[in-house]
Amino acid sequence: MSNRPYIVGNWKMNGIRAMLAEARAIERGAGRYPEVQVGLAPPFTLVQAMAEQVGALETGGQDCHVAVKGAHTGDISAAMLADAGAHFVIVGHSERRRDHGETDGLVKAKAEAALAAGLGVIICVGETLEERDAGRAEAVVQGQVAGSLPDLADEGQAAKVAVAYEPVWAIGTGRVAAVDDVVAMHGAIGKTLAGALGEAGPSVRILYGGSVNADNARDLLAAEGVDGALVGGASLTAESFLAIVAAAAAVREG
Ligand SMILES: O=C[C@H](O)COP(=O)(O)O
Repeated sequence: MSNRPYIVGNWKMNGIRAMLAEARAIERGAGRYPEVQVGLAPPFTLVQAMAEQVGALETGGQDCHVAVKGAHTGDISAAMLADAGAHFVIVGHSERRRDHGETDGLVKAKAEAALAAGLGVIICVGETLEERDAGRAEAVVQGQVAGSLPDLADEGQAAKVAVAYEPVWAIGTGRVAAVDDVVAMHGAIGKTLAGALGEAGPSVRILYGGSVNADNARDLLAAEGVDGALVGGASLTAESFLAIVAAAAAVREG
């Protein structure tokens, strides 16, 4: 596992070309923290421009189709993302599982398509509030990880995979998960990864996502088993996102 913290902004369905100025500001600011790996996932319409204009950051897609090409109106393949200059793609975000009925099996196929295209992949998992209240959070998330994890062509591919634990009830709500719960869940995810991948398991990074902001980032990123963060709302401005990048750097420096 790389000990370089991995901070990724997911712009979701936000951002027109004018927002590239914000991305450039993030790039400039992130240059002060080379010890932090920083990525931004804009809407598809901005992927190529961001990859071309903001080359010091990693650019990512927010989804991909399982096929390389074909009759799938409105979809984008992992190969197309790679061709546009992307470095990684997010798959299985809870908003896609919710809005598009994506299953673990589909997410797994998308993750495999991403790796086949040479992209890194961030696989999102997370329980609903009902599942947590029912005491099923760990079982649900471990099942999602086991079902969504790609079959690896070789063990080295594990370093291109990250799992983002994003409790659904913490996304965009301002209600962040308790650090103890994050530690417990990341530990459970780590066990599932070890069971599925053996010695390659620890090479898969585990990120936390859900209402991460400048105020809570340091505590979350310092927590055991947290290798980085997947940030939604707070990634939309350079000021709020760079504060999280700075927190990651401060944690790494100890
Ligand atoms: O992909 C990002 C997550 O859904 C977190 O979003 P949020 O930081 O707005 O809660």
